[in-house]
Amino acid sequence: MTDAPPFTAIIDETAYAEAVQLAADAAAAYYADGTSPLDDDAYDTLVRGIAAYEKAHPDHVLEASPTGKVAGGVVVGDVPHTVPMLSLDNVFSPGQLADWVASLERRLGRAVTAWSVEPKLDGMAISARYRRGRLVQLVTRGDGTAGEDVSHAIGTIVGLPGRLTDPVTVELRGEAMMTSEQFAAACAKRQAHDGTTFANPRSAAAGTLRAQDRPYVCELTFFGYGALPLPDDASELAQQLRELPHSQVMDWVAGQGAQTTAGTTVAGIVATSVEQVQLRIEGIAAARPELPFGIDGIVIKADLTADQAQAGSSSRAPRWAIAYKLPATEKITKLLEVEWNTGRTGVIAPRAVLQPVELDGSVVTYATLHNVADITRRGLMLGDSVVVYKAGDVIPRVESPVVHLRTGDERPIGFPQVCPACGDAIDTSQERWRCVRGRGCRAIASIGYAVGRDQLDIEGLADNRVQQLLDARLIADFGDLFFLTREQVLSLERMAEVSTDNLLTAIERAKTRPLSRVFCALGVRGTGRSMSRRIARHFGTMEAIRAADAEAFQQVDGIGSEKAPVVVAELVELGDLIDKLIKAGVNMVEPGVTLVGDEGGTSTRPSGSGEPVALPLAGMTVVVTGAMSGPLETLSRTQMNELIERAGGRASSNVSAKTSLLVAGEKAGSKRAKAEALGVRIASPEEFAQMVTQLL
Ligand SMILES: NC(=O)c1ccc[n+]([C@@H]2O[C@H](COP(=O)([O-])OP(=O)(O)OC[C@H]3O[C@@H](n4cnc5c(N)ncnc54)[C@H](O)[C@@H]3O)[C@@H](O)[C@H]2O)c1
Ligand SMILES: [Zn+2]
Repeated sequence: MTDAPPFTAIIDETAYAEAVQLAADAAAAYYADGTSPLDDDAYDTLVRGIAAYEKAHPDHVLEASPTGKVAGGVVVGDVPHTVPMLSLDNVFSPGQLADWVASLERRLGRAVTAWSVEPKLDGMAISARYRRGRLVQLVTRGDGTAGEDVSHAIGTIVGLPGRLTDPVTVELRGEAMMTSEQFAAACAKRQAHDGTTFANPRSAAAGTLRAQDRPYVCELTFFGYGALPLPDDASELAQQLRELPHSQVMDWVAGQGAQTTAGTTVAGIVATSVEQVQLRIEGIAAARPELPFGIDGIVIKADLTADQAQAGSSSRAPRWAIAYKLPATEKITKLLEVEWNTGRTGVIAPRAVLQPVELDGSVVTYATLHNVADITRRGLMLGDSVVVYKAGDVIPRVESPVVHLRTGDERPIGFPQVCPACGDAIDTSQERWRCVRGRGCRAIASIGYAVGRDQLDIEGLADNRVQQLLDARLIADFGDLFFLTREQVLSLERMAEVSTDNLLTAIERAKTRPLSRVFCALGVRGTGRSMSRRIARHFGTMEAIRAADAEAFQQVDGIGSEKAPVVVAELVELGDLIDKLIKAGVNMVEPGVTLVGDEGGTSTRPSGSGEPVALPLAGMTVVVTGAMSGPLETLSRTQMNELIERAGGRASSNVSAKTSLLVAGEKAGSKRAKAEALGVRIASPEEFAQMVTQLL
């Protein structure tokens, strides 16, 4: 099985006993107040390891083992549940889900015709008991058969009304959790109280639900996912609740004024086939990053009570429901360093350097820290264990320090005294610190880059000229260059008529550069010359680039899940500048590329006939070295690379086993030797010109 999740390898009985102890301690802390030393991934990996060991050594299973038990067997309570509050079994892939469905249908001896598909809410399970419509008691899940009375929390849970619409006696089951807003408020309260924060919304909810004598009150949110009558209740309503499909019970719950997921983007639905179930799973997973509350999977339930009753339950979980787990979106890692960078607008932003950690499909090494006030609010220190959050295309962020994991070796984070880019003073009057030079701080560098030879190539615009224009406040960014008047330029010192006209002509000419160079001029972080060419060729127009989301950017060769959201965010930030360029009439199209109007609409092909044309270098990685000659003699390296990419190839500067072709001119040195050693095909500039002759 390729989709089996990883587990901790346990080699002997001693290691097994230690693993059981660690899991039990972690679970106890997790359910009590959320202060487990392990993140969920680490815990689950450990428990899977324990289960694997027990399978191989059934005689050695320890009484304290967490396997097969609700809440790992560590939680106790003194309020018995009328019907056990169980956990859920897990699957991790479409294949495992299909296997589970098949086994359930085998057990039933028939196909399941209705599935309820709901988000798996990531909070604390809770039972809310209503008598004649009034909320009288709140009980935690505990060990599944008995829980703890947490009625003191009544009145602090949004979505769990004190009174239902009708005077009914019923038990609502659902999840008590914190929305991101409630979490921020809770952290602020705790910070004000004892200078610490909660690690994440789940543990904050767990701690808050059980906290009895805190001097401050934190608000929680309830989402219901079940309703049951008392076992001996023979009323008509009780009968109905026992017979209605799960989905209709949930409609009834919502009608009684309690909150369900209905109305959210991840509302429960009824699906009639496994394909539909899978589609909804994907839909919920896609919506996850934008949700204002945490989910850690999708719960799939047989909707009809007949199916549920016949399938029954094990001691730990029902057999008619399953949790489809989504990858963890947060992990615990170490905060190693904080870097400070001055952005294009002069804002000085901290960035966390982390011990690399794999999260939601990519390795995270850097994370956003917002600003100084935010660091102070979270009470972060260097060397802290921190919870890092990342889901989908979201830029990773540091959620909070894990205060209970502090060793005493943590050090305060130093804040910069001067602008890290130019050394000038910092304006600290706002939450977002800024260089006193504002946009001007980075202007000289970014304008100098934009007008450089490989970008807009504006001759006669050396750095001292740019500085002059900045000082005279004639420009603030390179977009302003295109709006300069002859009088303005002439008014500068040492600017004669001829040089003025030359400069204005050069600026005018810069408007016709290919999109790849215009894009490159923007200086988007992480996109140099060759990446800009790839982006321009992929999308064809600036309009398409601006319309692309992070997922679309990942279609571009070399852009992964860490870079894509950064590019999108930077482009939004550069919006005004791009608008200015468009207004000035700067070319926004990549020559030789037209957009094909298929769905998704981002694939490109050469213009001309309507049919795609096989490009001469399609699929090839080409390196150029030495002096060009023949028809290519006048081409700069950048122009050579542009030519390669126009011809469908990928330009690279290093020879490796992946190189398809080396174009080697006179005085080719080590690259030629390396290509020979690797058996890479070598062409002279003249031979290469032949290959791409149609594009010259
Ligand atoms: N970090 C740690 O140290 C640690 C320790 C123990 C457990 N855990 C984590 O807790 C999880 C196991 O906990 P669990 O046994 O409570 O199981 P679970 O939370 O994975 O699944 C069962 C629970 O899901 C909840 N749920 C959410 N949405 C639901 C819906 N729509 N319908 C029905 N139920 C829904 C219910 O409360 C139910 O009890 C594991 O994923 C593990 O990572 C972590
Ligand atoms: Zn500065």
